Amino acid sequence: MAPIDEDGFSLTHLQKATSYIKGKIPSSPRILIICGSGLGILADSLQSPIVIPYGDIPNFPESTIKGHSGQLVFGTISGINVLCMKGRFHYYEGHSLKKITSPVRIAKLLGVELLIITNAAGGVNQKYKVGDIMLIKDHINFLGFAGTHPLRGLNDDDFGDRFFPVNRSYDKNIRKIAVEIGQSLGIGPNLHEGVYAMVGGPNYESPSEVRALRTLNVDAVGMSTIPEVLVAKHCGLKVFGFSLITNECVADYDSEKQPNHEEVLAAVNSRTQQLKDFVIKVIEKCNFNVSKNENISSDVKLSNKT
Ligand SMILES: O=P(O)(O)O[C@H]1O[C@H](CO)[C@@H](O)[C@H]1O
Ligand code: HPA
Repeated sequence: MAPIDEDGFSLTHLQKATSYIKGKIPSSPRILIICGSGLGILADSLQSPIVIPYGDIPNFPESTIKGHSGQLVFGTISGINVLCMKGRFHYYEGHSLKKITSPVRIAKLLGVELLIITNAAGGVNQKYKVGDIMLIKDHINFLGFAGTHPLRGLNDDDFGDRFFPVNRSYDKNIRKIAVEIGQSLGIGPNLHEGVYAMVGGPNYESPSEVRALRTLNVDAVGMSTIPEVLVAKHCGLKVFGFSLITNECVADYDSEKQPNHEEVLAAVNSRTQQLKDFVIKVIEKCNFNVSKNENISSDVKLSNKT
């Protein structure tokens, strides 16, 4: 029995987009970077960029949120082939979780081995300040508690097993490298390792929700990221993720502060160069064997499947 393909998540459905992208790039990407709100500036670090508008890619979703430009950019960082999503998709936009995470499966089909996922997030941990970076060490998937999951439905064995672990989802070795790089860039005091929680949005959290998150040892909260990570783990990608803390979550019932997207984007803009330097150096230190930048093959198959 074929998996339900209502949202274009099966190998057959993704082949159109994968083949289209293969026709536009010279060789296989090794890393996929998913850029959070305002973080599309990370794509500016790519050498010899090839820009593919999302609207040109068959069956690819479109970005509808300010700070998400809707372009797939292929290029290199230190000779390593990188694919960068300038713009991601969110459940609150109305996309299904399968649609939101389909680019991760397409990246797998293109030969990607590592997902670097980023987001703008609210600081729940009171020690965190606006502009800090939080390396994600684990997550709480509130949507998943209610069974809202990109892999709900028949499992597609072409990509991964029905049941799979998500402990140690966020690569410890890369986090160690990132901590060292943060220190070398002088951002050590503003670099943390913590727990990211995803809520559905599009509203920001109530004071009571922030207080509840604190009781669960959540350090930062956002409205994205975890669905993509789950699909990446399911199909065997390594994952490294970080949040830029763009606002302090409001836990005071009488506070005049009102979180808003403009302050989120402004906080990202204030860290542009530092974030680009950070990501470039993490990739440089990941020791990808550049000689393994394979030429793109025309067929669409999974490397771990004969
Ligand atoms: O998670 P990213 O895409 O960075 O975006 C974050 O910023 C927006 C809220 O300002 C929400 O979409 C939240 O998820
Ligand atoms: N809450 C949820 N998502 C967010 C926040 C927040 O405070 N800031 C940026 N994205």
